[in-house]
Amino acid sequence: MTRIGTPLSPTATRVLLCGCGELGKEVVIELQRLGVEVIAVDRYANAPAMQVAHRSHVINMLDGVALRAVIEAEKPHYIVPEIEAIATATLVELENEGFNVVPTARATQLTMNREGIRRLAAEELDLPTSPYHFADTFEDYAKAVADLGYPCVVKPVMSSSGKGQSLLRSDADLQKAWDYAQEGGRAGKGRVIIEGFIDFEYEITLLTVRHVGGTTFLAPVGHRQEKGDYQESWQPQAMSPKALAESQRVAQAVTDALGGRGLFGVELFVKGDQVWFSEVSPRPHDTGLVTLISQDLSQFALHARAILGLPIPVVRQFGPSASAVILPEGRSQQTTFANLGAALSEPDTAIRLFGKPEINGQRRMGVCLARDESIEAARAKATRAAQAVTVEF
Ligand SMILES: Nc1ncnc2c1ncn2[C@@H]1O[C@H](COP(=O)(O)OP(=O)(O)OP(=O)(O)O)[C@@H](O)[C@H]1O
Ligand SMILES: NCC(=O)N[C@@H]1O[C@H](COP(=O)([O-])[O-])[C@@H](O)[C@H]1O
Ligand SMILES: [Mg+2]
Repeated sequence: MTRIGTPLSPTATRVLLCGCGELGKEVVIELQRLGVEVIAVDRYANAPAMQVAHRSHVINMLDGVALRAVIEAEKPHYIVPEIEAIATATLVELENEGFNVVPTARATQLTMNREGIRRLAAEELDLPTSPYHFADTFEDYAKAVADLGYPCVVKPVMSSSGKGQSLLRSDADLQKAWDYAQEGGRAGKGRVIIEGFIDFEYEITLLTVRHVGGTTFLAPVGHRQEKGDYQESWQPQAMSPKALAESQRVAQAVTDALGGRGLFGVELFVKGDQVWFSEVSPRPHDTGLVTLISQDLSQFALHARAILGLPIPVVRQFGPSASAVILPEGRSQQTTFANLGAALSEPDTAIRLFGKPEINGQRRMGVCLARDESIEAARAKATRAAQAVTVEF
């Protein structure tokens, strides 16, 4: 039975968030609404979720000693990872010592590295995935590409949001893609995955909540990616009944294997009735930002409820909805967003500005949200809103 105490008092229910980007910021807001005490941790100061938490710590989250020190000092009731790049071996130790890691320490460990989750899904659970190889050297990588053929995709085993990822079309791309993967991995040089290219019709994120009452699948979120990074998403994505049932089967298998409670983003490629598993986030998903306007309970509210053991009797979907990212490129520590009136001039629109303290190159700084009569109209409206925002550096 869930009890929630008074924040900043001895009865407080404390959540420590590891990673403080835009996704964590919304999770913190939902936890704050429930009277939870939130401690935010990330690698840089004034990260979005820190701005809405009770207090924060800046540490290198890949440093197990530093991570343990913060957790031992704060004694959170729940540790909630928000990004992949965390010393997950330390989370496993802490879980063994009695801490509660969301959804489980093993889930964070398996999904931190593409090899862990891919081998689990394809080799243990026997789920359909793209064909793949792993390589540590240029020679092995070239052999893998020769085996899979063109086009194929290469990614560092540890990266996200498309960092270090390339689509290879011919031998001419071989060296450049290798060099980019070696630069783009979050833990520096290292192993890559080479995947056969899936010529999908569309791709979805099947947001799946494991909660006290069982597993709930949300309406499928369709999305469009560029260079491995999300540009727009929409809900619901129209699917054949067979493709939807197969997607739910795959999502159930993967989330059951990872266990624990929380919201997961299961990434799937679809062609006709055929479905391939791509990867899974054991946490809210960037493409799921659309749920801030498309549902009564967003993916962030659902994550908070699931973590705290609160019931989720129903999720109301409000109809065709979309999100479009504000993804400027520039250099500044005082970015300004203007023309917001124009961006919000149409009915059923909303905006989130993440408040990231710095931009140095291209960075997702906000998102526009819209609802309309059809998916096409909602996508067009969200994109109009995002394009209307002018960014000054
Ligand atoms: N094997 C593949 N075949 C076809 N497209 C692919 C393949 N792998 C990746 N992609 C495309 O690249 C996108 C990003 O890939 P992936 O999700 O593996 O990267 P990521 O860095 O983990 O991104 P994120 O952190 O945003 O989920 C996919 O959503 C898909 O559009
Ligand atoms: N695809 C994963 C994803 O979208 N993660 C989200 O982006 C933040 C990092 O943003 P940054 O790179 O701008 O610091 C993360 O903290 C998380 O909120
Ligand atoms: Mg992905």
